[in-house]
Amino acid sequence: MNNPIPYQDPIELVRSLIRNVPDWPKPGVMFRDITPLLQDPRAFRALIDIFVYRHMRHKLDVVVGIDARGFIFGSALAYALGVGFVPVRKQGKLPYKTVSAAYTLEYGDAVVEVHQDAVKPGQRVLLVDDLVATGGTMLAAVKLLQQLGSNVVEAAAIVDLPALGGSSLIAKTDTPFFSVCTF
Ligand SMILES: O=P(O)(O)OC[C@H]1O[C@H](OP(=O)(O)OP(=O)(O)O)[C@H](O)[C@@H]1O
Ligand SMILES: Nc1ncnc2[nH]cnc12
Repeated sequence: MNNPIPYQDPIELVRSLIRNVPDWPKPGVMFRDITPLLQDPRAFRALIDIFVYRHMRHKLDVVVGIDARGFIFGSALAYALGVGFVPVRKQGKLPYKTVSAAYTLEYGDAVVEVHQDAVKPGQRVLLVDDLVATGGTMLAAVKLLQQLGSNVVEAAAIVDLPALGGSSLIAKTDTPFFSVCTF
């Protein structure tokens, strides 16, 4: 049959729209830039749909996104799944009582925080960020959510950089890890 519209694998479409920027923000870092993906409405929707089909039967209570790029994907996903959204923020940004965790990432050190009442004990949480490199950021966020008693059903990223070891570290914990693509 003649099909004039070529099929494009959604994962390949997403992967093809991650831009490589060498030596940013520091020499030696290959920065994986997600902004071209956000500019492409078909790819952005395809990406959110990957997560919706993956999690629509998992009875999630909340999506948690990590400051700042995790907010973009996490809030779109929370809307699509019909659940609430919680931000894990960099230190000093949240106005109410917080719990915090310090960590190291590929190009520096930081502290993340979440409001003490942001998730409730036993709530089923999907944790989302754009990328996992060393895993420092994602593991710090998991620690905070578990400290508040929630059940992190999955820690998910759009991009995994396995050579930097983060996904292997997360795989050694009890928290399942998922990424859409690797570089
Ligand atoms: O696995 P890791 O080595 O911890 O690195 C991954 C983290 O680094 C980036 O965030 P960044 O702190 O640059 O913040 P941004 O989203 O505000 O740009 C990225 O969005 C992840 O959160
Ligand atoms: N190589 C990288 N590209 C984009 N974000 C990052 N966060 C940590 N390492 C990164």
